[in-house]
Amino acid sequence: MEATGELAEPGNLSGVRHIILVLSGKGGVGKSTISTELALALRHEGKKVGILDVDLCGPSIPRMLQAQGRAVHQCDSGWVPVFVDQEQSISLMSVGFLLERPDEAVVWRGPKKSALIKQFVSDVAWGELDYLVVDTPPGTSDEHMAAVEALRPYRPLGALVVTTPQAVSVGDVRRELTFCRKTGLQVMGVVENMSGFACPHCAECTNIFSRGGGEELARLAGVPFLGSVPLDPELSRSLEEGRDFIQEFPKSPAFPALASIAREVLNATPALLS
Ligand SMILES: Nc1ncnc2c1ncn2[C@@H]1O[C@H](COP(=O)(O)OP(=O)(O)OP(=O)(O)O)[C@@H](O)[C@H]1O
Ligand code: SF4
Repeated sequence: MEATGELAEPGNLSGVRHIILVLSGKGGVGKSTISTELALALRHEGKKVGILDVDLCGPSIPRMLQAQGRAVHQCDSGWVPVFVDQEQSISLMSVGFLLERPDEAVVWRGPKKSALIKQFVSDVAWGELDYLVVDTPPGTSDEHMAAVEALRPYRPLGALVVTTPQAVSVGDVRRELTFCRKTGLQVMGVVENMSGFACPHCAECTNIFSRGGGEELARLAGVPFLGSVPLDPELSRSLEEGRDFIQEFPKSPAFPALASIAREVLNATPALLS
């Protein structure tokens, strides 16, 4: 799949200014966490944000934003996404809203997954958004291809690549960067997650795994390094409980890194994705 320069009529994406895919080569490194906290931090900066969860086999964002069990409705222009806050500044679309039970497994073949992702792009009434953050499954699967093929005709696409510090994850991310290059995604930067354990008692950070893999990878790939987010029990708890970490835990060890990543994204988007 090669990138073409022509942009299509935006349709339901006409009010969406920037689109950023959150990718990683490996599972469980914190893509959904970074997607969720990026959305919350951008909202904190006064932006309207949509989240499109294309992790069809493991949709965790509804739980992280305490939106489990909510329903999507139809309107004249398509599905109305779920608003996760009263101000309607974060909207979310996920396969999780279409399942009868939250723990129901999605056992679908590639074509059916691709069809749903295309529908998520063309049939969701996103409205006016500063950012659409797209949370993806690990690796470079059918879902990635479908999301990129469906979104790319409308807007230049940015990518945030998430890794943990260990070399094995870094190797997988290198493949992810190649995917970005081949599909015309503009890599906005690499985020190193689970980068040491931040003790909630003394704020000492212990490097459980090796450290610096993400930064080294970014340097070798010639892309920006956006920061290291430590393992933070308060972040993990707030994700479990569907709380707004950015609003409620500004003194937590992971807060400065997450806020700084959002600022980097805000600074980089006008030049990259306009
Ligand atoms: N910096 C962090 N501090 C504490 N807990 C974290 C951190 N990052 C992620 N977690 C926790 O690690 C688990 C995995 O994170 P997450 O679901 O975001 O990973 P993922 O890459 O999206 O996973 P998947 O491959 O299943 O899509 C979650 O329970 C999350 O709460
Ligand atoms: S990092 Fe400090 S406070 Fe935390 S468990 Fe270790 S010694 Fe105790």
